[in-house]
Amino acid sequence: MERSKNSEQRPQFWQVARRCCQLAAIVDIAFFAIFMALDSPILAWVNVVSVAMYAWAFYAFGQRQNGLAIVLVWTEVLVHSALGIILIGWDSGFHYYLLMFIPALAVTMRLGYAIILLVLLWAYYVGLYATSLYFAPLQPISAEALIGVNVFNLSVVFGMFSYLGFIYVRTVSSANRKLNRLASTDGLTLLHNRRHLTELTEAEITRSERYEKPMSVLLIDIDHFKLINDLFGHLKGDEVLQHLAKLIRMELRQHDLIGRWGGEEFLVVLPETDITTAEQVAERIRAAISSFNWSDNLKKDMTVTLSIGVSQLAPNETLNRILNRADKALYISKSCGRNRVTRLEK
Ligand SMILES: Nc1nc2c(ncn2[C@@H]2O[C@H](COP(=O)(O)OP(=O)(O)OP(=O)(O)O)[C@@H](O)[C@H]2O)c(=O)[nH]1
Repeated sequence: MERSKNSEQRPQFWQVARRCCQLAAIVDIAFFAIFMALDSPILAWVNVVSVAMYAWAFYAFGQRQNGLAIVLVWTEVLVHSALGIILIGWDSGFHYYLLMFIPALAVTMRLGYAIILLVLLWAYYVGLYATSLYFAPLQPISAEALIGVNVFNLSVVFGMFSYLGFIYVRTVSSANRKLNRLASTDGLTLLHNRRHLTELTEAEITRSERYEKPMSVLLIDIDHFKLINDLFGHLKGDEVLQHLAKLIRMELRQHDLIGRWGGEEFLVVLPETDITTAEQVAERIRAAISSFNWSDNLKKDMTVTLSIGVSQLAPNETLNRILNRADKALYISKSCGRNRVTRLEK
């Protein structure tokens, strides 16, 4: 069977398929015992073959021979359901297992192939039903036993659908969480990215206005970062950014916000902090970075310093306004010789 790109990109899908083989083999072992007890040896031995096929498919999934495994599973289900119906009749409920292919096809195949296979599956299903209308079962079992087999099959398919449903929901929500994390995180430093930090800061501004608490921001820029890149290479530059992110984070409180604001620029948001305290925090960060032993950590003899602009949110002020002031303060730090902190009040 042709595999789609989609399913190849989803190893989780194959793990679930592999686990389903395990469950199906257990069910077939139970069926072996049931049909032996019902004195239907042919169906009992069919289940032994089924267990062998599922074991093979399980092994093939483990070896990443997914195509072979899928062929084995399809063959088993198609033949087993047909044999069950031919031998003991439609009311045995062996046809329920064919329904399991509907979600499997929808998840793994491209739309065009899925539609063709679904139509073929439907034709097979209806064909089996029609056959059962015209031919009596070859090895009928008692009416009570037939009801028992039907309820057993119904319960297994019910259980498998529920299992697949839960797995599907879990997979989708974990993929969503991952996407959200990716969409809000800077890939290099793993800090909030600019878009996400903007949202968080807007919320912080609203909170600080509502509770009439101070809030300050630090705009942090690496000094002569271009030179660092030029002297040590872009990759070392990246490592500096990653280290800086961790070092700055270490100087902050749990609920302070930090994000990568631009290439070599970071924004720190300090809730419930006035400008004097914010200036002290900025000074602590500046000192920590300039005294950090970069040579030990990056195996390069370099110095890294920061220029920082500090501002405090004024009443009814927007994010842009407070950032503008922090940016002006940063500019003053740069033009006064860098490696310094400047605060700018309204
Ligand atoms: N390695 C690395 N470099 C980056 C990244 N983003 C931006 N840069 C570099 O950061 C440098 C910023 O240079 P400039 O804006 O001239 O500033 P500067 O050299 O830090 O000088 P001053 O800010 O005036 O002290 C540029 O060379 C960018 O290529 C990044 O993700 N990784």
